[in-house]
Amino acid sequence: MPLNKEIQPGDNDELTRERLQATFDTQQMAAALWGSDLARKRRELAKKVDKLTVLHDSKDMSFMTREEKLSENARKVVQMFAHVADIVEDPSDDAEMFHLSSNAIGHEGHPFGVHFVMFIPALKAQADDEQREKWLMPALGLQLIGTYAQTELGHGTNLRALETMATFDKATDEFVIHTPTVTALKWWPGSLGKSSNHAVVSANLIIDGKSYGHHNFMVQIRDENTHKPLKGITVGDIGPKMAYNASDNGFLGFDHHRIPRRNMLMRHAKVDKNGVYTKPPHAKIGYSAMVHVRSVMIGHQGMFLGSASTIAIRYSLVRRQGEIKEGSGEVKILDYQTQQHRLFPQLARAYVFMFAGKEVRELYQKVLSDMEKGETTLLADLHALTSGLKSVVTHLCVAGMEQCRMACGGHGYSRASGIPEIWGVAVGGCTYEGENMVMLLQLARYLMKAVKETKKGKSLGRLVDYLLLPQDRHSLIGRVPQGEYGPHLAAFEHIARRQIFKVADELTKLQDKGMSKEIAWQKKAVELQRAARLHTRFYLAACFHRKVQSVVDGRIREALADLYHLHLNYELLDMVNYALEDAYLKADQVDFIREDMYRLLETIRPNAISLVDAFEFSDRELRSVLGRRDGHVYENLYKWAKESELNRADVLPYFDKYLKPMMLAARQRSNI
Ligand SMILES: CCCCCCCC/C=C\CCCCC/C=C/C(=O)SCCNC(=O)CCNC(=O)[C@H](O)C(C)(C)COP(=O)(O)OP(=O)(O)OC[C@H]1O[C@@H](n2cnc3c(N)ncnc32)[C@H](O)[C@@H]1OP(=O)(O)O
Ligand SMILES: Cc1cc2nc3c(=O)[nH]c(=O)nc-3n(C[C@H](O)[C@H](O)[C@H](O)COP(=O)(O)OP(=O)(O)OC[C@H]3O[C@@H](n4cnc5c(N)ncnc54)[C@H](O)[C@@H]3O)c2cc1C
Repeated sequence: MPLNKEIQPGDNDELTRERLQATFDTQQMAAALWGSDLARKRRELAKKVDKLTVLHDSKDMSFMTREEKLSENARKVVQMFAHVADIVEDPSDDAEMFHLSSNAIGHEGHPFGVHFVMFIPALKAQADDEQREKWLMPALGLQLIGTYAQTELGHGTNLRALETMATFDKATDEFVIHTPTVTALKWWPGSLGKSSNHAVVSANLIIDGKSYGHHNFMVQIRDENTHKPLKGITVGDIGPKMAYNASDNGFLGFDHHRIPRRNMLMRHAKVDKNGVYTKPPHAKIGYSAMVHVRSVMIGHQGMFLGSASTIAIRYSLVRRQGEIKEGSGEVKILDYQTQQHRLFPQLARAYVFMFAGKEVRELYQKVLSDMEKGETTLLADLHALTSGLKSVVTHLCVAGMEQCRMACGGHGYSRASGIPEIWGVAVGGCTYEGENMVMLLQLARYLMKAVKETKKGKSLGRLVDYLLLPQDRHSLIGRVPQGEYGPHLAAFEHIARRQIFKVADELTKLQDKGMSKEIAWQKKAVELQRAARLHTRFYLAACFHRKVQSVVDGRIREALADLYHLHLNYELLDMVNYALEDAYLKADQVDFIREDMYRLLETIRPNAISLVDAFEFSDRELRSVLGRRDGHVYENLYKWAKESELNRADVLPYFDKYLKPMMLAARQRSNI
């Protein structure tokens, strides 16, 4: 069977020649990335969206105002739901729906932006059966639009300091929702400003003057017909953001707004009509919607980095600049070692983030079904894992995307490249769902507990089993036959374990000297978040290893293994100081890693285009002139620029209003 190499009539010849060099079948690689069923569904879906013109952008969003963007994406999302049954096989499959949304709508946001990722997951996990019937069904059926209103103007991280109040009024069997100060205004919730009519609101539960901490409440905020805010509710948009401007992130205030008692989400925590409170089986079960999003973000961030890599690598095969050998003609910029070193490690990261995203979703599903039965043992493990992954992956993604942007030279800075928007959306991920540093410290808490267990000869969980293993003094990198990468993975494990134990010992020493646990934690916070990062980077490398091992097809396994080995080398060099501190690695071993990395850049080079083709991002989804599949970049850049609103007339009014009078006056002065 011939290998599938994604060649189509009308393609740029340069790209066709590149594609013909591939050592593997891109559709099979797509199956390794997405799973074969989803890869097939994605392909079919993209073709269907191509044919449905109502789902196409009416013009490039870069040339729209915010209001036009909101309106355009509201139009498309409605059309998307109207045609959903003809396009997707299973509308309850989040991955398929995300792909549809990427193709039709893009990543700038839309009125249902938080409805599906937080509002519905919060209802699924926290509403009891009767409440599910009342809100979940209508929410799934698009009879209402919901958001998740937790963050306030004054507090986002420290949830215990949230100020919004939900005071139980026994006499009327109602909660009174109130915003006591300006800092208590809800601030940031997506699609709140102008689109949503319902919100899951986090508020402090107060019964008979006693506070039980924050809980989630269903609040209708706008009239379902007029869409006007209900009495006692103030709501609006918080203004433009770095990116994601088709989303109306909003503010929300309550003036003694009353809701029925049964509007508190009561699957786990409960309040009866006499004001008797029942505790949930786990104190943090009400945080499940956040854990859900963190778990989803890993794969999505991988897709963002995959998109940027696709754009930069395809463009680097079209762009020629400078000569390597004088007189032999200008080379494709991807032939420069520096360009490969800039881009291929980002491509490898995109792959592993997508693999990790899949693993973590599987764990989330398991924890969710356990929670349904009141079983919460794995919740802490999942929280620790998602906190670390969310932070490390978003951080590396935006650093990687910035490399992709710079690798495209000047054109990367143009919105025509498509990178600025996806970068802007991805960088939001460093902040939303828990600020990265804060979440790393959450994982560090878990790791410090794990050390305590390890010292008793036990393991806190599967993810920290490696802490029980003895430390090797020296690495075997470069001391085993060429092509064996076990020692590389062992090095990730070594530096994570060493940093975790080192900081745990330092904390103990400070406490032994009489320092309180909290102050000792502050003194070592930077070292603690380092431990969390190293643990997570080890998890990612091990996940890549598991994936390569699981692939049956030899050609796919070989191409993936090249990326995996590049990942090991590149990431180890990025963290090499940790391995040098205790002389685990020697200078010659670092040189060995570098040389092997350069060798791998050359090995990967002929497969580069097919490795990005394998993501199977459609042109519609990429929204990038530079990353076009057919490679016809220059003529389309010119066409795109002509669409700029500034080109609607040769002379714009500001010239006559400001510049012309100034120049006339200057000329007159010089004539005097
Ligand atoms: C949206 C999908 C993404 C895909 C992208 C696709 C493209 C679309 C692009 C953009 C979409 C944008 C959408 C964005 C939507 C964003 C929404 C939000 O941001 S919602 C708000 C999120 N807010 C936060 O994340 C707040 C962060 N803060 C916290 O989580 C907590 O305050 C805390 C820092 C964890 C501390 O909590 P708390 O004060 O309650 O803790 P303590 O009482 O000190 O207890 C700590 C112990 O509790 C354990 N813990 C904490 N959380 C959990 C949990 N979730 N599960 C289990 N256990 C938990 C913690 O481990 C401590 O345990 P011990 O050590 O004491 O045993
Ligand atoms: C695009 C976007 C979409 C969002 N969507 C929603 C939404 O739909 N619903 C919603 O409720 N919220 C939403 N948010 C809000 C988001 O969840 C919060 O902004 C986020 O959790 C961070 O909280 P903060 O803004 O209070 O940051 P802060 O906590 O004020 O962070 C500022 C700095 O303080 C540091 N810091 C804070 N606490 C600690 C600590 N304990 N230890 C060490 N350092 C600390 C942080 O590391 C950071 O450097 C969204 C935000 C964005 C950007």
